[in-house]
Amino acid sequence: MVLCALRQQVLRCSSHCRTWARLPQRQRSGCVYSSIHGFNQDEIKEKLQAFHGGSIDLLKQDSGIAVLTINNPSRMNAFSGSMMIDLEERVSQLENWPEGKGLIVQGAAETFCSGSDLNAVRAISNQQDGMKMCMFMQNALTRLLRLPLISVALVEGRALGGGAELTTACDFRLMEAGSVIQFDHKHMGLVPGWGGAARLVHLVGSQNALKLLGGAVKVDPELGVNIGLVDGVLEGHQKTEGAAPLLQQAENWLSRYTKGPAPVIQAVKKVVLSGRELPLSEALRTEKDIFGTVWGAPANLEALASKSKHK
Ligand SMILES: CC[C@@H](C(=O)O)C(=O)SCCNC(=O)CCNC(=O)[C@H](O)C(C)(C)COP(=O)(O)OP(=O)(O)OC[C@H]1O[C@@H](n2cnc3c(N)ncnc32)[C@H](O)[C@@H]1OP(=O)(O)O
Repeated sequence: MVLCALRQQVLRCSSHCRTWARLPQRQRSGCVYSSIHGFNQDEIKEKLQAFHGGSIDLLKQDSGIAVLTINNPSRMNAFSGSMMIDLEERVSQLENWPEGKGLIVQGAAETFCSGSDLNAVRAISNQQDGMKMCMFMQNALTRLLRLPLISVALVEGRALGGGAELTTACDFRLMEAGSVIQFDHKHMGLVPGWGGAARLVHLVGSQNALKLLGGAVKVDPELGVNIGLVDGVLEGHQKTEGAAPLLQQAENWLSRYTKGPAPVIQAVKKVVLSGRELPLSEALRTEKDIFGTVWGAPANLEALASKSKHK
């Protein structure tokens, strides 16, 4: 049943979007937790709403690349409760963006994100609320990773705790020279709970994941690239004369993968997503279905017509 739901989630494409959007949120979202797991999203949202401050800002650009900014500079972009809710809403907006191709996730004011707002964490440090927050954030970050957009975390400054977990909910990670990713949960007497450990194991293997979590290792760009966590290193624009602004560098980096019509780029992400998440037979069937959405579609017909050499 779970696989079937995921297959449906992967299959979503612009032509299905309107029908899909009419379905209740939890049915259409590809969430990990729903009412059958005893999870009541509205209940935890009400609690989280009490811890306000900061925002998650979304800018959808004509290029088809959106920028999602974690914005709470006075707390090093830590996630307040209302920002967790914001995040879920922004993800919903991105799920319903037929023209979308790529996404850059960045922090405001030259740092990425220092995890949960410790003031909110203190207030919901009881077992029940902690579990609900954990399920809420796993749902939101799983949906972020499953967006039909090619996503990049742009790490400037520090990505700590939940901030490090957030980087793993993107397809790629770019680090500015001098920046750090640190799964420092151990120092808080915790382990990742936003899905960051599971995703980290997929990205770097269990040996490296154990070292990073067990040692709360400060991952610099060089180490990140060596273990396969990081896909590119950007020049620090303040330290390197003539370097382009970081966001510009990230957009340039991403644009090589987002060049082309949105339905094709979204299909690329979907076939990779199904290969990444589904068992082989299921992934093959899903790939066939996704292939069916691009075969004979306008971009395909246009390419066939323009490639006169092959006539
Ligand atoms: C479930 C929780 C888990 C998860 O989500 O998976 C977590 O995320 S746990 C949180 C993990 N994060 C941390 O442990 C980071 C805690 N913060 C720090 O260690 C330091 O603040 C810093 C991020 C290393 C920065 O140090 P420094 O450069 O010395 O600046 P300050 O310490 O003065 O910070 C500036 C300002 O920001 C506030 N701040 C920073 N992080 C948080 C945070 N996570 N929550 C709330 N507030 C945060 C810090 O308190 C300072 O504010 P003022 O004291 O008002 O100046």
